Amino acid sequence: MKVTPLSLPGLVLLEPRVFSDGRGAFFESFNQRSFEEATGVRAEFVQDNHSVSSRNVVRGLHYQVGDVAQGKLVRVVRGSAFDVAVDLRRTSATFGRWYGINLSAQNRLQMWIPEGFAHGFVALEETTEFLYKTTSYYSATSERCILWNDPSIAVEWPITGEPVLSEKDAAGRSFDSLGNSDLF
Ligand SMILES: Cc1cn([C@H]2C[C@H](O)[C@@H](COP(=O)(O)OP(=O)(O)O[C@H]3O[C@H](C)C(=O)[C@H](O)[C@H]3O)O2)c(=O)[nH]c1=O
Repeated sequence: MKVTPLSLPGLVLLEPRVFSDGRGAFFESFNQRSFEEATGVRAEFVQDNHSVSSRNVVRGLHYQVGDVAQGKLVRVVRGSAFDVAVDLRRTSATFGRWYGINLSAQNRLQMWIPEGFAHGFVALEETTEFLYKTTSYYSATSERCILWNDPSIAVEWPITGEPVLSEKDAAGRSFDSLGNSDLF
């Protein structure tokens, strides 16, 4: 597995080793020991999530606070998505900064997003299937949502026109409105 630390401390890009032959291809999509050796993180994943999105759907920017904050290991298994993580760690030198990368069924890239980040993506193709592992269970009461196009974060989303949003996401909070209990 190829491991690349990214510009926001803690974010890591993982590229699995792919074994191709006349039948097609095989790769280990997750290996706890390889993950820990690669990231130096002893993450215990408790939930696998799978979402399916039409082109131009934006999901996010979401995160959970408190003791159910979630680390996420994300990948795309059909289509492609521009995936975004936002640093919400108040003492971080990159607090409020975002990082984005294209994840696709074709590039097989995965991103490790530790607790302390908001996460979202835009589907770039019809029927984009997005899979991710989380280190805490879903908790609707602990979930927070920052508006996808918050002007203070200013994510440069690779989309033209208005995205398809859930009601919840359309009503996302502003970054500037977040209080200490919403941050890390
Ligand atoms: C996240 C989640 C949702 N749900 C239920 C709650 C709703 O009735 C329904 C759809 O949830 P939501 O609209 O929050 O789904 P997404 O917009 O894909 O949310 C996710 O989008 C961004 C990209 C993330 O990183 C988060 O993991 C997650 O918030 O599934 C569950 O039952 N379990 C879960 O873990």
